[in-house]
Amino acid sequence: MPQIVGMPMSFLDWIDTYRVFHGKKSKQDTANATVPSGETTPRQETGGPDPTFAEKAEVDNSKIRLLRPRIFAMALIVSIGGLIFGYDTGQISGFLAMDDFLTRFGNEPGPAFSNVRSGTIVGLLSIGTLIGAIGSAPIADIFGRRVCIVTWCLVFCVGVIIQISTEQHWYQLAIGRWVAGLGVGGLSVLTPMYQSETAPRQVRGALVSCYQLFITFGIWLAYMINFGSHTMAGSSQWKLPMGIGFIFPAIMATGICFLRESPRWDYRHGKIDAARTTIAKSYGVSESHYEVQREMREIKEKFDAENAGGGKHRWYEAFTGPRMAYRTCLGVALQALQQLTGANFFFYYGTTVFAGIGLSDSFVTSIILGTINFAMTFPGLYVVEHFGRRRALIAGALWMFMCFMIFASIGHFLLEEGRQTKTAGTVMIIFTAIFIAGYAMTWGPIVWAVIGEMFPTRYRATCMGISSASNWIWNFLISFFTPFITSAIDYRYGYVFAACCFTGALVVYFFLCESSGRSLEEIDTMYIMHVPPTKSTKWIAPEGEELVTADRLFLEPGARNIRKEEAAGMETAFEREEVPMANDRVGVSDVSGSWVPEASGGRGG
Ligand SMILES: OC[C@H]1O[C@](O)(CO)[C@@H](O)[C@@H]1O
Repeated sequence: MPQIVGMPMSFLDWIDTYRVFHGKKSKQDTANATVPSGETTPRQETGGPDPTFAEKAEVDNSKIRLLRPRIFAMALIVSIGGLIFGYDTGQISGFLAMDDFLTRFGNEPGPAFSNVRSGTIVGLLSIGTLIGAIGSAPIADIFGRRVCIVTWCLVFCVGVIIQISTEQHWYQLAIGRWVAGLGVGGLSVLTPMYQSETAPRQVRGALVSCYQLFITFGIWLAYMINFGSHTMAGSSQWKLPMGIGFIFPAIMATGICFLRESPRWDYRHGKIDAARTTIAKSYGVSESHYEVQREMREIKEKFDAENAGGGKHRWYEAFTGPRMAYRTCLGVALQALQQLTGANFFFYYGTTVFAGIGLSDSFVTSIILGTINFAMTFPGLYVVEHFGRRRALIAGALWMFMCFMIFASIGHFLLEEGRQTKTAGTVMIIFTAIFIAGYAMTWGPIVWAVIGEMFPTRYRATCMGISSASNWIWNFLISFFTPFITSAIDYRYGYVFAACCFTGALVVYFFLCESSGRSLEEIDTMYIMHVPPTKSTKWIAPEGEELVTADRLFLEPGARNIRKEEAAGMETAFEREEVPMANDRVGVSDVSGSWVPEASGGRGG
């Protein structure tokens, strides 16, 4: 990534320099020991730097402070990708209930929309996002994360311009949403990818979860703005909220120019010094700090392993690599199930659903739901770390199952049959609120978190792209078919979502390994070694070098065969081995060779 013209030093770099000159950093922070890249790195698990290494190279072992402007800037600026996504999701449900919007674009008496037209207008965004998500990973690998983020922001703006410049043509609106969707989809992969590649590992989970937090904030903001504008005269009702949509990509595209390129991308493109500097700045330490050395070594090892395996690793290895078919299918299933929980039934059609229940101002109801969604995502950031992914997802799914069963039963048996309309409506809204709280604390953020954790680095971009595409496909299917389905089976539609929530609990119980508190390498090992998901929480990982990870395996192209690195070094001959078909006994693999651990405690059983 070339330096931005006229900006040799970013604003944040400047702050760091200022802090050093003004004595705001410890002596150790600014220690200047020179350590060649890729040299032995002290292991963090041992609680500090390797003594020999420290003696030799004066490794900086100063305390890392994570609550610094750079981290906040990264959380705020990059998460705007989520805000753009949420804002677009939230605003459309309000538009569909605005008089002026209905008069101009509606095609049924009322004025109203036919199911096909409303489904197309709502759903085309998701088709765009699907294409954007799939296309973004390879493009980001070629041009870099920052350039792509700026480009997807521009694409989104073009989409908004197409929409805002029509006053009569509904298809122009739909096409504009499709183009804007390309941008949203691209950012939906780029945002978590940039964050997870650049953030210090201690705050990586929280930073990636900020993505979902900003999605919910975007939905809430759109509801508030719709509420303020829906009584305005003429097209300002919907053009104002639509126009406000320009502000976020503008901030994001400008802000990202002040951040540095992802160190992983820099390293892969030969900018090793830049990568080291970025990591040091992310951690807020000197380049000789043991964390920086450790990360540089890990990046190097993985990069060397990829190249030593005999060439480029193709996208289909996301299915043929070690335990990759299982993981990719699981990622696809989890993202599909995240949509099939039915949350977007409320976020896309909430205003319409509650108008149907007979609420005088359905915009207010939407604001309440949007507020619950946003507010409850904060405890969600706690839940994900403290209760573990599996427990939270299973409990959340059962919770949402219960809510939808009640929502559907009351809606169908009381509301549709004209009995107790007022009470029935109130109870349905309460259960919708309880449902959204459950979703916001569990499936909303946690699915993005587990998707970012369960794939080895080598395949992460591809697998995240494929999984996110599944999220968008189901997002589209639900948004497009909801009007048809509700007109055919009314509130019994809720039973379909209830069944999917229950399936979600089963899928997590039987297939997802617990990743909370584990390093990415340990998670990878659990899958490769077939640790039974039900026992994964208590599984004890083999130590250090013993840890089998897909990234350490020297895979041949196609990833069907594995070569093992000889102890002497990378350049020596490779020994050919079978793909490890580890058995179910934890810590034991049937692959011969010293790199496979013996049963280590074997608690997983
Ligand atoms: O918070 C609700 C929102 O979260 C998502 O599921 C993404 O994680 C969106 O599809 C939905 O609109």
